[in-house]
Amino acid sequence: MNTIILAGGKSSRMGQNKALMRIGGIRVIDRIAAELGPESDRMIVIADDPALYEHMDAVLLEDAPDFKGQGPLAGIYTGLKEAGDGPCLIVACDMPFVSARLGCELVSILKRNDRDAVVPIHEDRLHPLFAAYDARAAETAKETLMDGKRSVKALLDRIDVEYFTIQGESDAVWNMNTMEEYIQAAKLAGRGDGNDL
Ligand SMILES: Nc1nc2c(ncn2[C@@H]2O[C@H](COP(=O)(O)OP(=O)(O)OP(=O)(O)O)[C@@H](O)[C@H]2O)c(=O)[nH]1
Repeated sequence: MNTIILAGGKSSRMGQNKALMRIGGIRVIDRIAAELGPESDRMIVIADDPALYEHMDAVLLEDAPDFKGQGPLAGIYTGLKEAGDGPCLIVACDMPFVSARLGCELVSILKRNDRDAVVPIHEDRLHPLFAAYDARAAETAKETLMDGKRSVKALLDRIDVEYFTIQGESDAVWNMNTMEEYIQAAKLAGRGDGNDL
């Protein structure tokens, strides 16, 4: 599978680039790459400033020029287009505890049932930024953006999606947007006092 990490956006609630914040001493984006890399044929990072990620074993791209900075859907479109065909795992760069096992499960359902996307649901919330997409959804993502719709939900409304409920407790789709959530993540990672700050 292709793993596509979304690392654009403003991080305005956090006030700094979430991808580069350290949890358990390791930058979040590097944690994600370490977890998902072994399962990935190719890793693609879509960022505003790709130079920040040159240390990674990944294809580094900016959002497609027509949709630059238009939110996660712009990154999804750019990543799926680069992937060309086949299954892709989309992952936001602010998810410190992603699970390769869950990612592989989503991709295997995608392949088995020939869906355009398989999106997890956890505690009644959709998580389309840790989800499997077939690269063929790129065209619909582009049309959605061209129609002026920027929400990922608008894409999901137009493609064949299977929803997968995550049972029980899980940190795999947990993401951090604020400093409070970052402190919580540092604690969850076992540092006790959030002393990565
Ligand atoms: N490639 C790309 N990724 C994006 C863009 N906007 C957000 N993302 C990514 O999408 C994920 C979710 O982003 P959000 O938390 O909704 O937005 P954000 O801009 O990072 O943060 P806020 O400014 O606090 O809303 C993160 O992985 C972001 O890096 C964008 O325009 N392009």
